[in-house]
Amino acid sequence: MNFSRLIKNCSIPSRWLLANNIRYQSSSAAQNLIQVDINEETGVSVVSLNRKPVNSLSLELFKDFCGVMDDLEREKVRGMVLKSSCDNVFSSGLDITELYPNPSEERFEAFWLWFQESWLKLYASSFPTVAFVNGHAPAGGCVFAISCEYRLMLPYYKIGLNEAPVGIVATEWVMNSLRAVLPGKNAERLLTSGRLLDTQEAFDIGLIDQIVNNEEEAMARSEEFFATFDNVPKLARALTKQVYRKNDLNQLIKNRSSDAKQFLNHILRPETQKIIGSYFKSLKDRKKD
Ligand SMILES: CCCCCC/C=C\CC(=O)SCCNC(=O)CCNC(=O)[C@H](O)C(C)(C)COP(=O)(O)OP(=O)(O)OC[C@H]1O[C@@H](n2cnc3c(N)ncnc32)[C@H](O)[C@@H]1OP(=O)(O)O
Repeated sequence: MNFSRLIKNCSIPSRWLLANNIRYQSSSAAQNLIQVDINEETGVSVVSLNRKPVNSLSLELFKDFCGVMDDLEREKVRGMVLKSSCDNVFSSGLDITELYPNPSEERFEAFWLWFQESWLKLYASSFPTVAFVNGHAPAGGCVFAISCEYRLMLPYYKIGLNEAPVGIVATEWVMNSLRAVLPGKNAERLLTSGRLLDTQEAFDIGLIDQIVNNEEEAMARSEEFFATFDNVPKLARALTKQVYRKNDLNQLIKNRSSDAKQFLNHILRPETQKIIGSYFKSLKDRKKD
């Protein structure tokens, strides 16, 4: 597999302001995996993940997400609220069927590079980002949430990075995003235990910023967050964010191919396949009980 060619097809950001050089062509127009609603009055865009039933993150969803992020950069939106349009689930994380059973190298590498690209675009976006965690957010769902600048969450859901119990080792850029939100020892404990926290626990340790009771409240709190930047020149704000996040971004940008190769090797190990396989089976069996 030619990694450099694949990476070229994704964009490689050459500056801190990511070049918007992925030409956005919805890979899944018929499915409408991402819904975007821009409020002309406030300039705020609400982006809803819409891959039923649980927003598991597939290659097609990542591609569409990158296209949407490019559009929002071009539109120069005032802010983005990321939420889910699935009942009770913000996102169930990576689509396990992309990881198991034994994915083809070609598909997996494309999947991983578009996951990286989605993270780069979200983590380095020039506009302010809020995650409205309106449902469970395990694993990759939590990665999306912690890559935003501010997190609001509805009560009684779960959030966290449960990769370790699923037999997956979270990659360094995921760990760095968590470390940027939580003080070191809490981040390490959350990662090594893979424990999912309920909304109140997540608030208590600072993983989320506010608990909200409904969407209306979430939109009002988001507006307050965006308003804190109203008197700050947009470019200065964007560059400050991107320089502040530079080390985390650079760590991935310099290692995209090796990160993908490493994860592929890990995923294809028979032991890893076995653990993911029994985890996936237990997810399916839960329903039968
Ligand atoms: C080295 C690099 C690693 C870097 C970091 C990697 C980052 C992330 C890794 C991951 O994201 S791995 C994925 C981990 N995800 C999970 O552990 C979540 C699993 N899902 C759940 O716990 C629950 O589904 C839920 C999210 C709490 C929702 O529960 P609910 O009861 O509402 O729905 P279910 O009945 O469980 O699910 C409906 C349907 O969807 C299937 N499904 C659920 N999650 C996934 C998934 N992630 N991928 C694929 N399919 C999923 C589930 O099996 C059900 O299917 P059916 O039984 O209806 O066929």
